[in-house]
Amino acid sequence: MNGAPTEPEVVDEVHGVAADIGSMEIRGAATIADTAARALGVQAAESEADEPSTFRAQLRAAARVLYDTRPTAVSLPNALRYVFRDVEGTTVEELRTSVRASVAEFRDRLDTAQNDLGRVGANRLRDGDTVMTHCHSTDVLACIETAVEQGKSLSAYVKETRPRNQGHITADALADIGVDVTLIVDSAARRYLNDVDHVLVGADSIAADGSVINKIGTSGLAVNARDRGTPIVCAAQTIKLHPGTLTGHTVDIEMRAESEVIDDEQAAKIGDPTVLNPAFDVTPPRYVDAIVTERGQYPPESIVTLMRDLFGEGSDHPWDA
Ligand SMILES: O=C(COP(=O)(O)O)[C@H](O)[C@H](O)COP(=O)(O)O
Repeated sequence: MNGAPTEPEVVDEVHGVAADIGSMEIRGAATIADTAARALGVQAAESEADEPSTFRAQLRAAARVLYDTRPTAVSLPNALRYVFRDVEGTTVEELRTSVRASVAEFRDRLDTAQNDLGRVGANRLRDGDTVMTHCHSTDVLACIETAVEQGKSLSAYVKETRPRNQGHITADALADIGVDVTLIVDSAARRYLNDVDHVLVGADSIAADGSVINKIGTSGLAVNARDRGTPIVCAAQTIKLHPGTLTGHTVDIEMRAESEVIDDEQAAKIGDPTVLNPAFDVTPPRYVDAIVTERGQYPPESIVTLMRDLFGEGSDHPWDA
């Protein structure tokens, strides 16, 4: 009698990376993309497949494990798709080599893109400016770091970004490069917007209409910034462009555990209320002044042209094949 079909073998490193992305040990859209691509490379390097078809099935299974971790950051499927695009070969060794090359090229491009984006973003910042940040975005930090390297002196209001306080990571990184940091609670943002020259946020995904999907609280900050007349800029490499939105798909907003908001004991004390913990929100394009990418800065409404150029209608999942 035939047993159940065996699942393609996925190496421990891939499961470990997937668990770390799920628990947010590894977080932030660019870092997730970089780590997921690296994990695919480890899958290829450590695969014990002796048939090309087995190797490919394992690679697809590894990609599925990684893809299923967090739904909102499109950099993750975009990274997986990039690696799959160039996998070629008729032997296991050829396939292994092509995955290695593809992963290396992807990671290299990611680095270069962030540096290029940093230079574009830095051009917007002048000596003596004050910025306000939300969450922790390596793309935003690249802009500020480049401006500091150019000799500009900057100050920052850093929102703590409840519930997980990623603003603390930003505060630490900015203090390290000599930015004068003031940490504020999220609800104090509006009070200080008059003292701010630029609001800088990152993105997990950018939709075809120019909407920015980023850490929860971004949209409220953007509406307040517009009301106060403070420019709001989104720093996002093109890997954050969501090709699925070209064909009408929407971006899933990840809902995270109640325990990130309140522990069981505190919840019991206040009658165990329903707790909702969306990780991201959507900022409509009319509240965003510019999207800064490695290819220059774009008004949000024109980002669709860049998206079509770079991705066509390509939002397939080759790992499902
Ligand atoms: O919203 C977040 C992080 O959310 P989380 O902490 O839930 O992952 C960041 O602004 C974007 O991911 C961009 O980051 P980067 O610019 O580094 O790609």
